[in-house]
Amino acid sequence: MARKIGSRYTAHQILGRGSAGTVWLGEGPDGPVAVKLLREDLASDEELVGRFVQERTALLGLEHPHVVSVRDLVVDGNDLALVMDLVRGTDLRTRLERDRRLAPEAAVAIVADIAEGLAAAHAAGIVHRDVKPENILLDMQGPLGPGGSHRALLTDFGVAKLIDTPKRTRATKIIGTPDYLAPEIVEGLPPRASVDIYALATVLYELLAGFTPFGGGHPGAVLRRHVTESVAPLPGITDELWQLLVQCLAKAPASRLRASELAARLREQLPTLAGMPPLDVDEPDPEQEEGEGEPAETAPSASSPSAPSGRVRRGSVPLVPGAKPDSNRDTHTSMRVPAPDELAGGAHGTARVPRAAGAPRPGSARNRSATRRRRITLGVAAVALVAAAGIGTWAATSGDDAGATPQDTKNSTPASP
Ligand SMILES: Nc1ncnc2c1ncn2[C@@H]1O[C@H](COP(=O)(O)OP(=O)(O)OP(=O)(O)O)[C@@H](O)[C@H]1O
Repeated sequence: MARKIGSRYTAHQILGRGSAGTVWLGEGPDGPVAVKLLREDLASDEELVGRFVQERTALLGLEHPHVVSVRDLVVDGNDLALVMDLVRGTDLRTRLERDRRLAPEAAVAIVADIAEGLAAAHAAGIVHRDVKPENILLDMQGPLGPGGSHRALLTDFGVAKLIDTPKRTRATKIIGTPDYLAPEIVEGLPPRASVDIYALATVLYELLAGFTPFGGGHPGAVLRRHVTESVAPLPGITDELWQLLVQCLAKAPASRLRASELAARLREQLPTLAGMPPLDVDEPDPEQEEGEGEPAETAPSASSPSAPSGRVRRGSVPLVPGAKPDSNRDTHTSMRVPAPDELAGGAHGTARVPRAAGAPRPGSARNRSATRRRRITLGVAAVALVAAAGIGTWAATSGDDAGATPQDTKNSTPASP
């Protein structure tokens, strides 16, 4: 069913849904486009509409082969829409769901593309703030790159910033997707270009391993791991690639590479990765996730859509507090910034450690009695830690923030030099 959007565009069919709205395949004066129609409650928010118009220049100005360009912004009655270049292909999350993990050469080529897109954005003073596989599109109509990879483009620039209005969030709240959040954001610092590097390195790890380095379990546990845990080694990865990952996942933002340098270093490594099969690592033991923090089911009602298998997926709540997600994908969270003592307490040793393929699971007969012993110790320790860290107070917020101290943490923070 076709619908008009403004006077210049017609939306024909739904391409997909995210937490902020629905993306349509549309037609404009210059040909096919993708139209992201923001949700009605966002479109009726006067302050957000004001920012939408204010951001026009920055959003429309970014042109790069690895960035999905925003062509137009439409404010028309109840409609608030971003008109974007149409990418004929799929998003990286869908690809990961199909293949679980990618061969290192293809993974590195995709991430190098996105690093180049980020370099252009950062040079223009724009921080993306929500780099994750859902926001990386693969152009399946263009020529193939290294390892048979498709050209990758970063999308959703500016959306996190539009949503992150003083009324909806405040300095003590975090907007983002837990698995990809840099530690400095968890600690309440303003987002700079280096948060995108951290998120992109997390994506690279996920493409190689099939899971993120600090994800799993309750969102509060994920946030604490970002701050306190070091990344667990990936068996089978080259030393050079591992060094790059470690550097870009550094807790100190200043230690991370800049986007242009990351892109160049990744491209340098492509020849040595040619022909290498996907890594043969097993996912960390799910018992480990279940046993820590609070189960994701206990998060507020708007959170944690269930995976088809019935297993609760990575903790996530909608981008907009108080709203139900439009889709069942992992999206964003809005959480209170934890206090330093909460961050210090209890996260050590909860990082999910990948096992080399074939290594015994912690629950195998060989390990069972040791595990049982450890579990008793951990059980006692966990009770103490939960009490000390006040994990219960970490619950994701879903309430109205009206009356909060207005403080704008923009996502177009000038990129740090
Ligand atoms: N420019 C585009 N061209 C083609 N398809 C697109 C384009 N932008 C988005 N899509 C598709 O639309 C779907 C929804 O995208 P959207 O950005 O709304 O959600 P998301 O990024 O998955 O989630 P969220 O917005 O909650 O982070 C995605 O599956 C994506 O594949």
